[in-house]
Amino acid sequence: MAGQAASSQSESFEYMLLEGDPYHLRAVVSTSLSRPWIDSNMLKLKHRIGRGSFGDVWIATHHQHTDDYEHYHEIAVKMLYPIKDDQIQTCLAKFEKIFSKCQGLENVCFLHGVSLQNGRVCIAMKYYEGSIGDKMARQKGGKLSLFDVLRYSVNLAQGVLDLHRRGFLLLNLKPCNFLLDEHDQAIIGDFGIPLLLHGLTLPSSDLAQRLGTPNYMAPEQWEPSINGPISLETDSWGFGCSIVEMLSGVQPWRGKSPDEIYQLVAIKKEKPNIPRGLPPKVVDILYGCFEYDFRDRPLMMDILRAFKSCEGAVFNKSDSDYQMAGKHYTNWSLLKDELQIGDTVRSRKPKNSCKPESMEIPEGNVVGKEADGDSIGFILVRIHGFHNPLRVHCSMVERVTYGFAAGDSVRVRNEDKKRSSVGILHSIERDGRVTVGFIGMDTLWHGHYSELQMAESYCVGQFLRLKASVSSPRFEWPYKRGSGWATGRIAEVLPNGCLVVKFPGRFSFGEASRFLADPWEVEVVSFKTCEGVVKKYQHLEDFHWVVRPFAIALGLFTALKLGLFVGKSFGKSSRKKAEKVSISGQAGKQQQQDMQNATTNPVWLPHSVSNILFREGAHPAK
Ligand SMILES: Nc1ncnc2c1ncn2[C@@H]1O[C@H](COP(=O)(O)OP(=O)(O)OP(=O)(O)O)[C@@H](O)[C@H]1O
Repeated sequence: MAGQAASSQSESFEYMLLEGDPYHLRAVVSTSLSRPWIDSNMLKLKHRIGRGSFGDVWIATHHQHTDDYEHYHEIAVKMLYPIKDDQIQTCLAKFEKIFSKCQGLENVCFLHGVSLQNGRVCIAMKYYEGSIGDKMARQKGGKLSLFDVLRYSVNLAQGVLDLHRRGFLLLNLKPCNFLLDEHDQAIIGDFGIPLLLHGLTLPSSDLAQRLGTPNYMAPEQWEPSINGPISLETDSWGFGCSIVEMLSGVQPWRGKSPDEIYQLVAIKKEKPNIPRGLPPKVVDILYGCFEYDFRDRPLMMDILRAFKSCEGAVFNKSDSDYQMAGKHYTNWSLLKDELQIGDTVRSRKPKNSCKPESMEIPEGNVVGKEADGDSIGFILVRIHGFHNPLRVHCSMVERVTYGFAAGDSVRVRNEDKKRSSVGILHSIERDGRVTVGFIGMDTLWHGHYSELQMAESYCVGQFLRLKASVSSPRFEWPYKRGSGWATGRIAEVLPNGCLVVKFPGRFSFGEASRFLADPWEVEVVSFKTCEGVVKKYQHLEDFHWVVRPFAIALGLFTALKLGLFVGKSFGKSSRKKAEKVSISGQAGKQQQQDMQNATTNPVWLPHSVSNILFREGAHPAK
């Protein structure tokens, strides 16, 4: 970089990196004030007001001037932790996108721009009165009233929804990032920072790996390329955590280390506790926010709708202390696709199932809809061969567009080594646009249906082994005693198609029994298709680790029984023979004695085994 100037070709955000400042970085700006760059000389950091996981927050003064105008105003500056020099440009380019897209949003922190101070990226934003986190810290018990929580939730859900509509995931929703303006309205602050840093090589590997704040992170946010992808509903989990904290004053997983939280949330599938005494719609939403599979969570629009419907309602203690026992919660995954007249539909496949339970509607066309307020209603489906259209509930059917339905296993024609070749279709628009979750991708893949083809589906309970052609699988796979890959059973199919496999044929506890598999690298094994008795027996062994010891015990027992049977028959025939033969003299008596010994203690049985058998009363009849 020495002596050279590198300039960005970006039209709306032009800066050059020059040698000269302490980090060989100095931006020369050729922009108007509406552009995001702020000359570092125009920014004076005053004092630090906070320290978070991605950087420090400072109060600063921003000096703005033109020929006839000069103004100093107070702003807040988020100074990110150091990132590598060669990554700064990428980071700034990403910020520019965020900046250009989030202008004019009411419930979103106002951004002034971006600058560099001592080689560190500084995001300049409006200075607000404080955060909801600060307000909670001042309250008795550290919690807010239900009235305030409902009111703030509407502001916040609106802010998140606006950002989602502009294509941003926030990934770091928490009370400390909810700012309060002069009208006591809640504002989304600090948004987009995890994504700003995502994919950059950061000096701190801990920071690089973390795509949020552990206590508020959804299961798929931990290692999204394996447990993911992260999606809009990932923010629903963080939103739910924040609501729970505001209501209870207790941070989810308080006092636990990131590793412990990972174990609880991503592996053990535990959920934050939902406080009692909430309006049923809020409880329903919160339960939904903590669904392990993000496809089952509500979208921000659903959350906004639920909080809006409760906002302003006055709840006294007895009215609000709802008994939730026996309550059926909304299955949000069924509400995500609003059917239209003309859509092709078929009976909905149960999730992670290879075959539909019943194919009442193999395929039909929606010819009518019955509105049912906010909730899903009935539709009329015309099916070939039926005179009258069939009236079915929307939740019973799934839309099929260009032959694909959400949840199908699909393959992309153009392969990419980084991701698996097989994934799960998450959405298909009527114009053919699709999103697919793949192992190896942190976010959903966006493409067109013409790039896809159907792939084999896997379902829970199927037995699998690695394909013979796979020598180095993506994930560790155990060996079978003797040789070759072990056979495992699918315990779960993740939203990106990743298979969680257990090995019931291996004796192991807890985590050691859980493995992952790329669907592209495995093949199904079944009792029917195993050729030969040995293979069939091996398949039985894969069912449970106890099959082998049981088979050994059974074999031993059979051998003993057989031994006894042969021994008995031999004894009987010997005695018969002995009776027939006239025995005379000492030599004859000795011979008879030897024969009797042979029946009571057969030489072909090991001594210890025959002892056990005789002790247990299986002594051959004399
Ligand atoms: N624009 C702002 N105006 C006023 N105060 C702010 C602003 N942004 C942040 N703060 C304050 O700074 C504190 C620390 O913020 P920061 O975002 O660094 O911490 P954090 O949210 O815990 O961490 P992080 O977002 O990095 O995970 C917040 O609690 C908030 O009170």
